Amino acid sequence: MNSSRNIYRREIDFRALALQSPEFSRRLKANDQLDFSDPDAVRQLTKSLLERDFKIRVDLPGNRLCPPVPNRLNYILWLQDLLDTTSEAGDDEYDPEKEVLGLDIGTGCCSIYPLLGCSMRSRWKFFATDIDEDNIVSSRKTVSENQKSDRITVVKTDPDDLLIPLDKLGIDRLDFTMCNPPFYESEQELLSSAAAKSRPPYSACTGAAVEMITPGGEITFVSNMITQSLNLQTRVRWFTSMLGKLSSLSAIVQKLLDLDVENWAVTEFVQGKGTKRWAVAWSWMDWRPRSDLSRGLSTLPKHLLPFPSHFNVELPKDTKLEQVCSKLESELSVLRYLVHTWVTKESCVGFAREDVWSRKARRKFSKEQHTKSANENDDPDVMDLEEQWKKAPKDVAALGFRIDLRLEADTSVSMVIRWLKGMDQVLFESFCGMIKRKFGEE
Ligand SMILES: C[S@@+](CC[C@H](N)C(=O)[O-])C[C@H]1O[C@@H](n2cnc3c(N)ncnc32)[C@H](O)[C@@H]1O
Repeated sequence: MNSSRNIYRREIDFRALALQSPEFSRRLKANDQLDFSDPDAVRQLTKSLLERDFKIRVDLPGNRLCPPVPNRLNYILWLQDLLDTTSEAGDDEYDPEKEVLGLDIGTGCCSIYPLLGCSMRSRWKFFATDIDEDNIVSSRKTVSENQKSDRITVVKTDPDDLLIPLDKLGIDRLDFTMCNPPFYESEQELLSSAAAKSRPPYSACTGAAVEMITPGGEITFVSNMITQSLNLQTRVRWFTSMLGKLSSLSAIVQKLLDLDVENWAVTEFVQGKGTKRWAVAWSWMDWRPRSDLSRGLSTLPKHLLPFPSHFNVELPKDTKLEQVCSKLESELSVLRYLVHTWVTKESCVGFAREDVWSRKARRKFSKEQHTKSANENDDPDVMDLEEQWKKAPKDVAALGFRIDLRLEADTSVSMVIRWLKGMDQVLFESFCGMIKRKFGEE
């Protein structure tokens, strides 16, 4: 995935940047190309893009990793979308009032992720950790010089500390964690990877060993996060990490599956001419991201991709929009333990306590109804169970959904069922099957 919102999704116009940034123009070659093997030129590109496009001023030390802005932006945009499409509002929209707290694990020399996150979203705050003293010093300085010390707290951690040290940070919960871990398990692996990319090692990669190498490589690093997430559970909405190798992504998703994680997302970030990175997210909560975000990678074997969170219902050709809306209203309103609200004229959000639509469920309810009628005089409170549930249906609903109807240009009507909440894909499929039977093409 290269987010359509990424301002760098097309090639960066170096000539235009040079006109806006004299420091960059000094690094640009006469043919308007940049020498990517020159670390000073690469650093200046990052500095000039951050300043021009985000008003972020950074000083990048010569002996630390220089973050490429397009890739870092892709990760932040994916996170934004992940959070926006798993909010309890169920509308898949950005809420500018919503406060969001994130943790950037291994923030690097200039806290690029927290600075980008805060510059784009005014209610985001971050904790940022690193074990490298030099990175801590330069990150704190950069955060302070960008007047973000009230929103970004840079914390030095030790290699033996938890990667997600909520208690040490003195916080109860987080909306997300993010990380660009050291990829390699040894210097040997780093060198052979550079050789395989047929460019001289360290040509424009100025990363220090602590930034590039970690015992066991990125798989061990992210596996440790997964293990820690087991203890934290819903104290963190989304655990995420970038990965440098596609094979690591498969291994990490397999580990999640082994632990019965039901809600996860994978994607790829395409950076410049073909350089790719991958990212994984998992959650112990049951708010489901939009399919394009959770399945942003078609090359992964199917069993490693999460179940799609949308379902298209093919409607007969002559269907009228008003008719579908009113039929949907009457079909949904007769279902017990299911609440729904029309958020627009053509879009309704609903929550069901369990399977309340199948024949079996309806039989169960009618049996209950008989017992209740017989007992009504003995225990009037029995009548109120459903009313009580309706007061906070989102908390315990096994299924949350949104149904979007749309009049297309050719006057046909489209219907998409979006899976908003729930761990049980069979339940979602069963709900879609019921709607399809009632509305779909014969
Ligand atoms: C690949 S660099 C990423 C830097 C920055 N986030 C970026 O994307 O440009 C990995 C970072 O993780 C830090 N790091 C390594 N082990 C760590 C650990 N156990 N806990 C926290 N940070 C760690 C390194 O010092 C380094 O800054």
